[in-house]
Amino acid sequence: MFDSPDRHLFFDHIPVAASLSRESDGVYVAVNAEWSRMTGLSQREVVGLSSVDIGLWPSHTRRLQALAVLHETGELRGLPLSLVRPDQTQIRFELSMSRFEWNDESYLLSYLKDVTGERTAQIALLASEQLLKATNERLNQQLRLFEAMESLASVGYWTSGPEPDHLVLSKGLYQLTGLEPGSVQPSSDGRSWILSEDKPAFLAAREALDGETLYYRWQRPDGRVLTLRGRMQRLSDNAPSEIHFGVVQDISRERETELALQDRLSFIEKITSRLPGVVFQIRRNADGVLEFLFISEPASQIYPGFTAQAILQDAYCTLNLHHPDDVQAFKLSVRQALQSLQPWQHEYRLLLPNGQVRWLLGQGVPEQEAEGAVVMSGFVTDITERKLAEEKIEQLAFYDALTGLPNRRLLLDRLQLALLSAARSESISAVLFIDLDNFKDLNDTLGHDVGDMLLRQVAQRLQGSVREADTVARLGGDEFVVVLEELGTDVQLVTALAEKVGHKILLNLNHAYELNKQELLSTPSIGVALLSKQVKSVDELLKQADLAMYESKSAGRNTMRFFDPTMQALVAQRTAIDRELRLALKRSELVLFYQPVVDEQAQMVGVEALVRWQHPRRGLLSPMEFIDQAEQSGLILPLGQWVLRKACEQLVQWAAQPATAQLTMAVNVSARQFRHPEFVEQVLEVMRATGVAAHLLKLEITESLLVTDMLEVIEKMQALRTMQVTFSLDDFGTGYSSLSYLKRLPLDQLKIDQSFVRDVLTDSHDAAIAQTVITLGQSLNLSVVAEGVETHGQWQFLAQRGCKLFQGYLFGKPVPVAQLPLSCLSWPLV
Ligand SMILES: Nc1nc2c(ncn2[C@@H]2O[C@@H]3COP(=O)(O)O[C@H]4[C@@H](O)[C@H](n5cnc6c(=O)[nH]c(N)nc65)O[C@@H]4COP(=O)(O)O[C@H]3[C@H]2O)c(=O)[nH]1
Repeated sequence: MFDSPDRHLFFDHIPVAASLSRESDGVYVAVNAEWSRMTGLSQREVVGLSSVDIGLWPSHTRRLQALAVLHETGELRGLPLSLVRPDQTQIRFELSMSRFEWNDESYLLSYLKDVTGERTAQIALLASEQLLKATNERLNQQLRLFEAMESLASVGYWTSGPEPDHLVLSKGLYQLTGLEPGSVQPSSDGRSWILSEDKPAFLAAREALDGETLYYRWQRPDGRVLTLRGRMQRLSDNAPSEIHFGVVQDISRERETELALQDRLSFIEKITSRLPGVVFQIRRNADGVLEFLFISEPASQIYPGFTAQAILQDAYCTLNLHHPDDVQAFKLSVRQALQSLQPWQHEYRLLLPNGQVRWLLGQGVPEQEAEGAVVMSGFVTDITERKLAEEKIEQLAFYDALTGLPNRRLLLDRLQLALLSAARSESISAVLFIDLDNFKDLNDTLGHDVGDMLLRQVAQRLQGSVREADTVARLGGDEFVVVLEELGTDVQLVTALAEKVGHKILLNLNHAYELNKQELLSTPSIGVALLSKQVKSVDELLKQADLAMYESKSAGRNTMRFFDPTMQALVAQRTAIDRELRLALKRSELVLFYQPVVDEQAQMVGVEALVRWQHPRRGLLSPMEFIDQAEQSGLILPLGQWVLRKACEQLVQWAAQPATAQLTMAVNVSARQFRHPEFVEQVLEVMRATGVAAHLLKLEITESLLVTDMLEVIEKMQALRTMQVTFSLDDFGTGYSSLSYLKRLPLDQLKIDQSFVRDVLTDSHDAAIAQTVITLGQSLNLSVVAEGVETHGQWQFLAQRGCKLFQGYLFGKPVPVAQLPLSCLSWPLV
């Protein structure tokens, strides 16, 4: 087809990019120079390749579609395509194509028009249009977002400049100020809405434009007053084109909340400052450090010397005030509450610099906070007064007011605990029951004040005699109990230890007491019982100690006895005596014996009536075996009455015989009997009933009677004395004999106690006492009887010293009336 060189030349030189290819497969037959320049592919490179091979078509299909159009319309024009050249640049072109047949072969003649520049410009324009649109949309979106944010955050802004008449307010600013959108012009004065008080500050800030925060109030057209927070500054330093910019935020609600909070806080502060204590809020941070978030004033009412401010600065500063013994427990309680999130309640003490101790009660409720912190809110109150009252109540309830020692109640509690502990272990404790000898007499004679003084001193001495851990208690009256706890497990060892302490107590209580500037002696009787698991109850234990104490009394007082089971037998015996004595009175088992009383010539001048008990099983019992018991049980009253009647009847019988008509009869009257309100009446009644000659009746009273209510005693004695009954003072010298009362008593006779007579020849003391009694009797004009005279020596000694009457085995033992030497009354008995 290009055989002709002219044609070829023509094809090659036309200024249009042309190519010739087979329609069937698209293989190039020829391309011209312009085509090669445009595509970058030479004739040589493309010959044998198809238009699809060189990338002119995106695909075969696309080429076939184009050919279909060509067939249909007969031509194809301006089909936009692109091609990547070997130098990787892309060209865009428009393809026009025509078709022709030659030698039974169909060929395509194609022209390429380079539209790369045009297309690129078009695309760029399109892209920039799209970008602009997108940017616009984004801006609009952001504006909408910004406006929404403005509205949500109640903020707005304004700008002014650079043109003098330029002023823009944001939609948000219009909204929050309540002004009509767009209504504010540079000429309009928006500041007129600012409250006049706040205007100067606003104007100053507007002038300064320094970006500082400014607060002012704004009255909206609807009348609502807003609190605004604003900041204004320059956007550019370039003066001619200066733009001013301001942001405004409506903080009315914030301010209202703040004011409400402030109101509430000041309310809380007002309330808490009047509370009797401090309210606090403390936080333990995750690192374990404590800090006060709040503490009410005046903090010094709880922590003297500290202000709330000081405590807020250093949460630990008040710890120095805590009592050293309580610090650890305090810290532990706080730590535990914060860890367990359980309510805190703790009582602790402060030790103030002046030595004063204050009790505080702390209470709080801990709550977990974020990030491991715990906040505890609570209050601390001063409970010193309550504590003192509690202590006082406890003191009153459990301590003896006089001595300050534990009282019976506390003692019983402690013994109960000791008993429980003994039941669980082998350990043995000792209980010492201490009773003061003759305390009652001393109390009655010297007065209760002195008695109280003695009890206080005894309490002190008892405490000084034992270890601090031991209990010294006052049971009441003159009874004390010492508990020596857990002395050991070996009975013998424990007994030895208790004995040692008992002796120490005896020794300490035996020293003279200085009472009201007088020196006085008092002695104790001590009973000891052991507290071991064998003991069943506190009651039993105290009974045992009490019994042992009575044994000490019976053994002559001022001594100590340990409880042993035989004592219980004795008690049983005493109870039996009581019961039997009652019967004995009814069954007339009592008999009277009489012991002669003689003069200097040993001639019988009278007798002393001494009671005996003809016991059906035990034989004749001495009064020593039942008089004490009768005294205690009160049976002494009917017994004494019986003795008196019998003795009077005897006197009446003797009165009928001239030989015996002058005999006197001494009758023992016990203290309890004498004190009986009816005593005088009872004696008179017996006298009336028997018709006895009263002057022959001599009532023997003991010294112990005289220490109580002297006036009553004197009255009774005088009443009987007017009836000519006489009185003898028995056992003179053994008790609290005092010359002053001796002078006041209507006595007739003194009896020298047999304890002085016994050793009168060997003991100079006893001799001196006997002598003194005789002399005293002489000077007071009283007869003196020496009792218990057993030897001639005693008789002579006493007679030589002026004693005129005697009684004792030397002259005759107590015997039944039938055995009295009445037939030879005028003869000396020895
Ligand atoms: N060792 C010794 N003892 C002598 C001698 N002479 C007399 N006695 C005893 O000494 C006691 C003297 O009686 P008391 O001091 O009134 O002491 C009496 C008296 O306090 C009391 N008592 C006896 N009968 C009665 C009574 O009817 N009523 C009251 N309330 N007490 C009585 O019992 C106490 C003891 O009476 P008794 O056993 O009869 O003991 C009597 C008598 O037997 C002596 O030479 N040597």
